[in-house]
Amino acid sequence: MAGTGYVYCARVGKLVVIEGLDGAGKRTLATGLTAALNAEGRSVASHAFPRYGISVHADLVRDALYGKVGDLSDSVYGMAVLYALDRRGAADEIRKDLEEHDVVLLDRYVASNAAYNAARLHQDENGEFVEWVRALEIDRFGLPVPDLHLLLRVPVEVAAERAAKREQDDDTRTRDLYESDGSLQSRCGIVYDGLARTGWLAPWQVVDGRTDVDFSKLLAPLFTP
Ligand SMILES: Nc1ncnc2c1ncn2[C@@H]1O[C@H](COP(=O)(O)OP(=O)(O)OP(=O)(O)O)[C@@H](O)[C@H]1O
Ligand SMILES: Cc1cn([C@H]2C[C@H](O)[C@@H](COP(=O)(O)O)O2)c(=O)[nH]c1=O
Repeated sequence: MAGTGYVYCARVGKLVVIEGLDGAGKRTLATGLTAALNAEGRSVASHAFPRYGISVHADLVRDALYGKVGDLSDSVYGMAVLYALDRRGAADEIRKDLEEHDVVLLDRYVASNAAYNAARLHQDENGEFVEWVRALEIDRFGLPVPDLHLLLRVPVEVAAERAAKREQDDDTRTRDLYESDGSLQSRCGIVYDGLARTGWLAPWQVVDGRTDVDFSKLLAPLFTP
C-alpha cells in the first residue's frame, strides 16, 4: 500500500462514513447509530475528523479556520493537505479497528475534503479537485476505502440554524470560517449531492436529516449475506 508501509489487513468490519454540512447533525446520528448497532450486539469503533487535540495537522486546521495562521486558510490545496495528513496519521488505527470491530464509524472522511474544497474552488463532483483528493488520499496515502457513505442531507438553512443553536448552547463551539459562509455551505451541499449521485469512491445512501432516522434499517444492507 503506497506510502504507509502497511501490507496486510484482515478486514472484517465495515467502514461507514457519515458526511454532511456543518450542523447537519452528524455527531448526533453517529451517537444514535452506535447505540442501535450495540443493541444488535455489533461492536463499533468511532473516529471524527479532523482529530482535534489528537493530531497536530488537525489542530493547525482549527487554528486556520479561526484565522490564526496568517493566510493559510486562503490556500484550498494547503488546507486540503492538512486534513489529508490528519487522516494519513489515523490510517493504521482504522485498519486495526476494521480487524477488531463489526463497524468502524467515521464522522467525516475523505469526501469532506472533496466536497468542501471543490465547493471553495467553485468546481463540481466531476472537477479536477475531487479527482486530486482521491489520488492523494487513496492512491498515494493508501487510506482505507469506505464500504458506505451516509449523506445526512438537510437544507442549508436547517444546518445553519442547528449550528447557530449549538453555538448558543456551547460557547466553545463558535462558528468558524466555513460555518459562517452560507454560500460555501450551499455549494458544498450541491457537491455532496453530486458525489452521492455518482457513487464517488463507494456507495452512498442519502439520509433525510429532517425526520426521525430508522437506525436499524440504515445499515441492514451491509449485513445481509
Ligand atoms: N434531527 C435533529 N433535529 C433537531 N436538532 C438536531 C438534530 N440532530 C442534531 N440536532 C442538533 O443540531 C446541532 C448540531 O448537531 P451535531 O453536532 O450533531 O451536528 P454536526 O453535523 O456533527 O456538526 P459539525 O459538523 O458542525 O460538528 C446540535 O445542537 C444538535 O443537538
Ligand atoms: C474532515 C474535513 C473537514 N473539512 C471541513 C468541514 C468543516 O467545515 C471543517 C471542520 O470540520 P468540523 O466537522 O466542523 O470540525 O472542515 C474539510 O474541508 N476537509 C476535511 O477533510
